[in-house]
Amino acid sequence: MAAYLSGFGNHFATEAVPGALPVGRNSPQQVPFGLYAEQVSGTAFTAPRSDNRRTWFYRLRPSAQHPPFQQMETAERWQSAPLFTAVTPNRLRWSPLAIKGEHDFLDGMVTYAGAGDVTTQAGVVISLYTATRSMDRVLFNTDAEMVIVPQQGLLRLITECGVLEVEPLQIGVIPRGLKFRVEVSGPSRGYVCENYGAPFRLPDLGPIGANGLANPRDFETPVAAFEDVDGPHILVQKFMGDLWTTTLDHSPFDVVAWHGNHAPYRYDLRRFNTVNTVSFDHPDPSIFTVLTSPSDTPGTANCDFVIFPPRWMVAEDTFRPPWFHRNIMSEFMGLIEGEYDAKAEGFAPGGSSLHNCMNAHGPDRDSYAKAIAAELKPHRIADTMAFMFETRWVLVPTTLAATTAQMDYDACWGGFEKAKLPK
Ligand SMILES: O=C(O)Cc1cc(O)ccc1O
Ligand SMILES: [Fe+2]
Repeated sequence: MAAYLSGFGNHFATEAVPGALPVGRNSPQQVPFGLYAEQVSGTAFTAPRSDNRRTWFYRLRPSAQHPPFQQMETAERWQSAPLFTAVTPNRLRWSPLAIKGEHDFLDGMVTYAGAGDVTTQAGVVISLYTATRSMDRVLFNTDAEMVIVPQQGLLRLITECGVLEVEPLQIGVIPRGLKFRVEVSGPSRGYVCENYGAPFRLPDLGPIGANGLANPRDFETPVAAFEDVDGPHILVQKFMGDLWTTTLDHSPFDVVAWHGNHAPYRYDLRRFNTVNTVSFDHPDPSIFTVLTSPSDTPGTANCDFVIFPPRWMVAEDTFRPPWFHRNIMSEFMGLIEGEYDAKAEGFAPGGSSLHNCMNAHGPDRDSYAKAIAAELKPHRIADTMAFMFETRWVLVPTTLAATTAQMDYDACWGGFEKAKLPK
């Protein structure tokens, strides 16, 4: 059983062996038990204190003790930004990915869309994964923080900081550069956002006040846990979009104690404290922001992670589902379970959609017809969890995504009756 420390972005301190964590200093002349002290900086040394992220590891061997990395064959399915495929203004939607053949999480990554540039640390890449077996190798991503959103199957994320179990309706976040291995317990599937920009943080709450949306204490970070295992271990690094590999003679999960705030965490989306109108109108979906990765422009995110959780709909004299809209921000959506209130059909759990910058979308014809005819009594939207990665950058679909999109998605917005003006 994994054990956790609670709180978002806390300065945690944890040791798997009593006395392993140095007290009162980071790098004493002699670390307890001959452990090696190593700092991992997730932000620049000089980042403002409120943004600064770093962790001190105390490990059996220094990470620096490794042979050179060799470039692996290019990952054709797991891609990086910039993508040099054709960008399209057209709305795209995908049916769920079939979980086919024996493969691990790394081989099961399939990129759908990306934006920005891995070399300049701005942008996002959105992939889906499937996996049928646990990884017997270890991965770290130099390029990105990774938000993992399981849709089917419990994941056990073995990380340098400890063990994180993440099931559908929870998310797991692996900070940039931290080593991890994904274990599965059956056929598994989900979504991954690689965030090249500033680490995800909780959004400001403004007039909402000190509580609400995702509350800090519901974020969970693993306690220190380590493997003392000698023998060959394959380490894979994603670096500037390419995969590189080397073989260690020991497990890299050898951190006996650590302290800091550059650490993995999980969050249970069912704990989201949903805030919405109790009068009229459908507020902007920013009220559903779980996490945000700000860009250098205030209020204009490199990426927001937004959910559409179960909730009561009570708005009076209001078209309750998402309205028709055109948005400068680009929207990539997924569905973990249930139905999404803007799409009566065609958007299945495990499926995805992309509505790019300024391109019109909103309720499909059937959802629209139902919503304008509905009796507006309090109604609970239940057993559903859709989500959106919303970004200021235009998302470029990969060739694979462009060629596997549903045919004729546009038809769901066809045939709206023309409004009738008075004669
Ligand atoms: O396009 C979507 O379905 C996502 C969305 C939901 C909503 O309630 C308002 C705006 C929006 O982009
Ligand atoms: Fe939208």
